[in-house]
Amino acid sequence: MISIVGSGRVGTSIGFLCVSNGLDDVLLVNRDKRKAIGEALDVASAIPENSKFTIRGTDDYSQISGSDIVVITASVGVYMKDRTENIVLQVRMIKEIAQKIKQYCPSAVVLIVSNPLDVLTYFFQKESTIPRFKVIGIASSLDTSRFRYLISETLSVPQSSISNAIVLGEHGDSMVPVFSRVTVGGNPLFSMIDNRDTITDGVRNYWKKLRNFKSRSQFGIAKNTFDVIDSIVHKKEIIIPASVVLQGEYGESDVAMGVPVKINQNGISEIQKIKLDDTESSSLKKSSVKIRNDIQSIHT
Ligand SMILES: NC(=O)c1ccc[n+]([C@@H]2O[C@H](COP(=O)([O-])OP(=O)(O)OC[C@H]3O[C@@H](n4cnc5c(N)ncnc54)[C@H](O)[C@@H]3O)[C@@H](O)[C@H]2O)c1
Repeated sequence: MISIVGSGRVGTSIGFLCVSNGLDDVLLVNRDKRKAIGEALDVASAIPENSKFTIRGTDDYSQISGSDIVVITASVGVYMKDRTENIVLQVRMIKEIAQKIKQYCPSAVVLIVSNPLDVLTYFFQKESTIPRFKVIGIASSLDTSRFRYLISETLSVPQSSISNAIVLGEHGDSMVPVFSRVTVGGNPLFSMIDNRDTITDGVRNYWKKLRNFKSRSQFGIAKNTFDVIDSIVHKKEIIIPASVVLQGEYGESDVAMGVPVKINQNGISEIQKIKLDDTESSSLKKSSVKIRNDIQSIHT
């Protein structure tokens, strides 16, 4: 069973993809019971005829018992200028949810989607004491999708011609699009652009641009999260950037940030080390400092 805690826009979109692809039973959990039940009733009409799975909604956490995967998309409010705006309330919320998951399904693989992503991944892992490789923050793969899209738009090339695009670090203003490894049609991206600034700004501010036109994003993160759930359920190994509590990898400890990880049915099997140029390495260091400062702001 896949439990999705926080059946708002993002959580329900993930539930819809899981159900319409006949992946597994889905449970929507929301503090607002009517919202959970209503969204489940709506998504239930997308169950394919040949599916053996269903979807239900509840406000009762005990029903997550036995879940193989728990996705956390709960949020106490909307931020306008920065993903850390509601950090105190979001950390309090994630600690409460961590206690519930520890109580009812401590063996589940947990995917954190709520913001501020890296800070919540860190506090969830510490509070729940679930092993760090089973707590995966999903956001850098979304940032990578946006990076690839912007390269494709800038150069007027299909995304299928772009290889090795990846975004690391914070899911926030300090995120690090890695340009040095990207090739387009087999040629280095650097031979086709004047500098990194325009695309970097575009990736970092993508959500702000989107919000000029609609209230909040939902489909990109839903698809990227679904891909991870699908790989776990179908035991297909994938390599994506995702946030994980680090213990020495990339020279960082006691912080969570986006790094390339290999994921199998048990969660993360390996953190991969990739070569970065000097600009990218120093940007990644700055990104980890930013996240650590946010974490410290809660401790103090
Ligand atoms: N990781 C990413 O790349 C990414 C992308 C988009 C959005 N997000 C984040 O995902 C989260 C959800 O976004 P959304 O647009 O779906 O928000 P939303 O407001 O539509 O939904 C959040 C839901 O969580 C519920 N909720 C709050 N506290 C809860 C609790 N303790 N238990 C159960 N349910 C609870 C609310 O009732 C609400 O229905 C936000 O934090 C958002 O910033 C992350």
